[in-house]
Amino acid sequence: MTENGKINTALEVKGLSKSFNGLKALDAVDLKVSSGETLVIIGPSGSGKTLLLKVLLGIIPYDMGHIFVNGHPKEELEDNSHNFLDCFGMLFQQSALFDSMTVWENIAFKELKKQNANREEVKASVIALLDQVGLKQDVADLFPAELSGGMQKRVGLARAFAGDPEFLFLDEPTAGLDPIMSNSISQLINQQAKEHFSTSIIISSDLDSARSISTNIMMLHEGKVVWHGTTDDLDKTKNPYVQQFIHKSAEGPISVLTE
Ligand SMILES: Nc1ncnc2c1ncn2[C@@H]1O[C@H](COP(=O)(O)OP(=O)(O)OP(=O)(O)O)[C@@H](O)[C@H]1O
Repeated sequence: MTENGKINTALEVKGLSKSFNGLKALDAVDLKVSSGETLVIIGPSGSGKTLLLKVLLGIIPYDMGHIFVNGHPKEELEDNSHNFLDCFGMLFQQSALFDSMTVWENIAFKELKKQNANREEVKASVIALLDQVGLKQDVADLFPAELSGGMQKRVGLARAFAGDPEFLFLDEPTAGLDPIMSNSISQLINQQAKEHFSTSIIISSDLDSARSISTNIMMLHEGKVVWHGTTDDLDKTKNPYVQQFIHKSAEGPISVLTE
């Protein structure tokens, strides 16, 4: 928020494109997320949702377009900052925890990479985070393989929340969870975004979860933004892509791939 009360655009993307072997996986994507706001991205499998996050993070280079962070070209900020990735907290699909590290080492991964990190102090801060995501202290010394899928998701979230990053990118945070667990994770995400004013992009194929996380929704199909609106609009729109997606129908512009 600016001094005159206006909401700043924290993240803006213009005409972002990326091809693999001549096929456009991202096609002139435009989006804007204001400071402290959350954008939920929905879309069928292979529509470019994860790729978009990876390109925004700089894990995969893009071919064309512009990414602005707080009004500045992202590349400019990277030149001036030691590690731009420190501004981001990320939850990858399937939580992507490191098998050989304990829960607390996974969560503190970024902190422990710093020179002169005090392991005892870092561990104490992780214990507080575990509590925040609804996990008991004694989980800290377990390994990921010893946890249920829901617990792994919470550990992944704690890792994304660690250090209260300015930007949060979460890829399918509720996928594969039962409805109660899914609801609880959605609430945690809301709480984090509100308390720490994180600007968030969240990928979700689970529409119930998408609705409970944000009112701001965007749909991708074959790398293009085919719809953008609020949760209220989602129920009213006649957009054929949205209609097919919410009604889980085989009929419509989204082709159901068969081998
Ligand atoms: N590193 C890569 N090399 C080649 N092709 C890629 C790469 N990353 C993504 N793609 C292609 O880009 C397209 C979009 O993939 P992406 O993983 O973003 O889909 P998605 O919408 O996240 O799907 P899902 O919901 O199934 O995870 C796919 O056709 C995929 O094969």
